[in-house]
Amino acid sequence: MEKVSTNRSHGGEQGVYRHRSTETGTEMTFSVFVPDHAPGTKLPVLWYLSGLTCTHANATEKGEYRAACAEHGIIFLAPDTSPRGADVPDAEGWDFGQGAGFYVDATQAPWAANFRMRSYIESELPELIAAEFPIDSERQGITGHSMGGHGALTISLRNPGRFRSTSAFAPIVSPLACSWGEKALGGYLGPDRAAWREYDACALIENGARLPDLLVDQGGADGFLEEQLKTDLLRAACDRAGQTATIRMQAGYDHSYYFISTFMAEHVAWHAERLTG
Ligand SMILES: N[C@@H](CCC(=O)N[C@@H](CSC=O)C(=O)NCC(=O)O)C(=O)O
Repeated sequence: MEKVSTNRSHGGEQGVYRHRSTETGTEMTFSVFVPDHAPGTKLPVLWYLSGLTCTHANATEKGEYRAACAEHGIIFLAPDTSPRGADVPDAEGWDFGQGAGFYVDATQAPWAANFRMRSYIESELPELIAAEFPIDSERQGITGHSMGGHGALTISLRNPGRFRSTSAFAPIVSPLACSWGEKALGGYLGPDRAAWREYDACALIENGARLPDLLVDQGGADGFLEEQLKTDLLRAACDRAGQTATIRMQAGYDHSYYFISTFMAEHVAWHAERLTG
């Protein structure tokens, strides 16, 4: 693992790191904020999965999580959203290909060789960060935005007991039911929609997966709400399944990091209640 940069911030160290991924076959970059802590102490970690078009940098520069993470003693990890590079397949448009990995393991050519973001996030990166940072792997939380909210929900639902806390900002709640999801899952996984269900939070809940509880914030003025995000589908799936969830519609907020950063400290505090008790 190579250190790209470190900066002192909010009583901790904000770092950016690069490593060679065996899953994606590419260099991958991620950021980690480590609050000051006593020598030998291990801290809980909050994973933040980003949305379409993002790298690690969007949340790192605009997420405004550091003060809250320093206050609560939580490490904040922001991975990239896909493999990248001249040798990696890409597509026209910003909602598929590089920057749009959708947290799946692709099965279709030409994507299958590199687009293994599910295994990267579920297996490879956890091992790397546990070896390199003072992380207590028994105390992990996960959150994310939009495509990354979809990633946070589905990864947590598929890995019961792994994350003590799960939240999301404006998540895509059902890729089966929106054009972003149909394009991405169709492209990465092929036309058999049954194979998509393990990447659909509503379908996973319908099939019996559960979380201890869940916090979701959604902007009421988000231009993607009606066509892509469809928060009501998650509310209905949780109601039908008896899944405890706090799903808040925040009037006037859009899809941007102005929205995310407004509620970031509340999400960090919510995770801290479940990770540091
Ligand atoms: N590039 C598009 C806008 C794309 C966009 O809004 N991306 C969101 C995530 S959308 C779902 O996953 C995002 O987080 N963008 C990065 C940011 O820093 O805001 C366009 O130009 O319209």
